[in-house]
Amino acid sequence: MANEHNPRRVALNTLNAVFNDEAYANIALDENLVVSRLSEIDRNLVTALVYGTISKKITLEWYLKPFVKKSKKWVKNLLLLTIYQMIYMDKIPTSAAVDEAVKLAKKQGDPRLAGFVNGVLRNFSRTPLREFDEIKSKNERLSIQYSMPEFLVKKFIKQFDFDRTVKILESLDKPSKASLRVNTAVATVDDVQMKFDKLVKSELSPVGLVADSGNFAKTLEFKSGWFTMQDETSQLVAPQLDITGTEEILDACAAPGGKTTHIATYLTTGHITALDLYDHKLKLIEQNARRLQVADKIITEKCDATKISEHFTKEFDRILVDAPCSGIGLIRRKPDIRYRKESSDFTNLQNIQLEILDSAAKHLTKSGIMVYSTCTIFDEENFDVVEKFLATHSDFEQVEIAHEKSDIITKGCVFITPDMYHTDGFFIAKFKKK
Ligand SMILES: C[S@@+](CC[C@H](N)C(=O)[O-])C[C@H]1O[C@@H](n2cnc3c(N)ncnc32)[C@H](O)[C@@H]1O
Repeated sequence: MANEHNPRRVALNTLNAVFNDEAYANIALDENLVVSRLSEIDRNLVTALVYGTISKKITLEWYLKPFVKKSKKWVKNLLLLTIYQMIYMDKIPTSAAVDEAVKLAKKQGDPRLAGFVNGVLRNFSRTPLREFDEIKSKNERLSIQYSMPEFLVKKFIKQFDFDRTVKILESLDKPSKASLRVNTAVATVDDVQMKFDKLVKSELSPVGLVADSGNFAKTLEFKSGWFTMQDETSQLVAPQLDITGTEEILDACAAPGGKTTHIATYLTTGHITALDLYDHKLKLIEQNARRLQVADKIITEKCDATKISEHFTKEFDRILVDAPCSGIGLIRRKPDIRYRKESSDFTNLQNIQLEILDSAAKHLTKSGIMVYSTCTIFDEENFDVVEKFLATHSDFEQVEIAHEKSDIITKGCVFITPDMYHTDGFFIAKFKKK
């Protein structure tokens, strides 16, 4: 709604878009904030309300269930938003949360609905919170406690066992760190660290700096290209390409250009060709390349990476396939991902990942290096893809990756789950053409 100045209404509009119309949370939030007239403090409140309510959706529905039999979708979203504040936001008094909800309901619908919202919330506030212990099934309890669809809980347990699953879910439930990659084309790690007291060096990436929180993308240094926001795990990809500086490199799935712009910092006379499916996404790569002052090294091309031969005849010295994936490793930062998945998605994604690798493999020079990466932690999209690719490409061999933190290496690949270093979940495999 244009010119909205009530943060809870902006939050509710965003939740309606995400829960009722399957909008992506980050996009819906941006769209609703852009047309609002909110102060910085209120914008932060909206962000906390939206991300908090989404990340606890299944838990909140379980808390609400005994109090509501049936309701309109927007009324249910308003109730979830409000009980989120009552349960998890200590600084907001219950009475304020309830009053705001009733006011919103009055403005939004008919007055009887405001009465209904008032009744449900007063009743809820007078009743002690249910305990998770009352849920008998272990899987269901994890699903409700950590707001994770039960089929995903089962999938975690099948791959990681029960105790490790709990660790991963607990870790996903905590806020993410702010993570920066220093752009060595413009600044040094020390330059950036000296500007911001709260940054400490990453344990995983030599060009990474991290803080518990902070909006570094708003700073002058960010705008001047000193650094970019990138998870520590993603920063481990470019070094695996063994770049000397003169190579011609293909980044097959490049937008928004986090890894393309990192790769570019290693190049002297070489270039990187960055592909993606969509024009608006190629523009993001170009914008980032300009901000980070590496645009002269990067050529963008709209191209379906499953059909590279239809666009190019040439070969590349290095290829990165940072494949489209289920993104399960990103749940902490993109909490809505978990509600979008179905079992069949994982197999479909594996087929696309193998198709892209196969298409890219034809364009790698002899002795060239190809790196495959995903931001997911499920085997179907990681180790199984590596195995299937090698089984059908006898002209390729796996190159074992080494890292001083040996716990992030499994079967010669980087494999990091979110509980290990409080990063995204991530996977990297490295191949060489014989
Ligand atoms: C994991 S993201 C890439 C992130 C990027 N490498 C970075 O570091 O910023 C995957 C990208 O692949 C693109 N994509 C999906 N299918 C593709 C295809 N068939 N060909 C080319 N790009 C594709 C998506 O649009 C998305 O931008």
